[in-house]
Amino acid sequence: MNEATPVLLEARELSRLFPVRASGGLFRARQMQRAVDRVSMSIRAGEVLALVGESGSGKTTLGRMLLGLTAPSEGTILYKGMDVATHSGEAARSFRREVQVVFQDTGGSLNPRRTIGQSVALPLTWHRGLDARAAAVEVDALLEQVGLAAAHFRHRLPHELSGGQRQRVGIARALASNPALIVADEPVSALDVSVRAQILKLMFDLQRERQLAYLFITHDLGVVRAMADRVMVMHQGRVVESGDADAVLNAPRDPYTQRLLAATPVPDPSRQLAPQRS
Ligand SMILES: Nc1ncnc2c1ncn2[C@@H]1O[C@H](COP(=O)(O)OP(=O)(O)OP(=O)(O)O)[C@@H](O)[C@H]1O
Repeated sequence: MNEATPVLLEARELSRLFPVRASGGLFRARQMQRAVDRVSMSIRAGEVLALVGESGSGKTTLGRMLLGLTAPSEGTILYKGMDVATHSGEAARSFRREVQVVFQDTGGSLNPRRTIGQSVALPLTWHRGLDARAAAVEVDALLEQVGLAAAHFRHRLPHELSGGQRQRVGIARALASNPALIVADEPVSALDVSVRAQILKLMFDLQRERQLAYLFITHDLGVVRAMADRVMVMHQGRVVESGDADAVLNAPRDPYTQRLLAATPVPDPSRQLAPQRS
């Protein structure tokens, strides 16, 4: 990864305002909060960018805007140099196909009435135009790639699976579109501690095999140290520090990053989750 690696996704001065919620859930008239406040950033092909910050700092809102799931209030998002607000045709299709998501909530992100095979097949038919027979072959290959025996899992429903197995399905579904970038929003924090390392290892093996870029939203600074090339620290909607992951974790410059690191020691054994990055 270097300056010559093409930029996939870029945000320029991106903001999102929400009405401020008063106690009791009612909105206070005209009072707006900048959940994301003029954030500029970019992700290169094959790069792992970790997005960290305490709860409410705007990480999910930024991730959702980059995915096209939440509309920005201000600013621009470029995918492969094209403005996603105005692109159309093949450029718009390639953005929808190549930028995928893995959610935290493994239960809610899969349709409970669709079999695992059907859920993974959908992007194959939508995005890649495969017919039913070709999609079935590819579904099996994807399930095996994420460590699920296809013959055993393809006809099951989500509720028959464990949280870790469901997250493997979520990853298979994201991979089905042949993505260039996956936005992973706390993908293991809802899982049992015992399966977190397995899912993280799977994600990072796939990242290396497929040269995927990840925007990895996490609270876990151990994961950042083990896996990220770069890290971006958010506080109250703004990016307060960003840079090479080792440099930021070893010598944070911003006082907020220093406090975050002091509050959550970074365990070195997490390096065993994935091969060390060069
Ligand atoms: N749909 C919404 N309507 C109103 N306010 C919202 C909405 N979504 C997010 N917010 C507010 O925007 C701020 C940022 O929230 P966001 O979920 O992006 O933070 P986060 O860093 O991802 O937090 P967490 O780690 O808890 O998920 C919060 O104050 C939140 O209450």
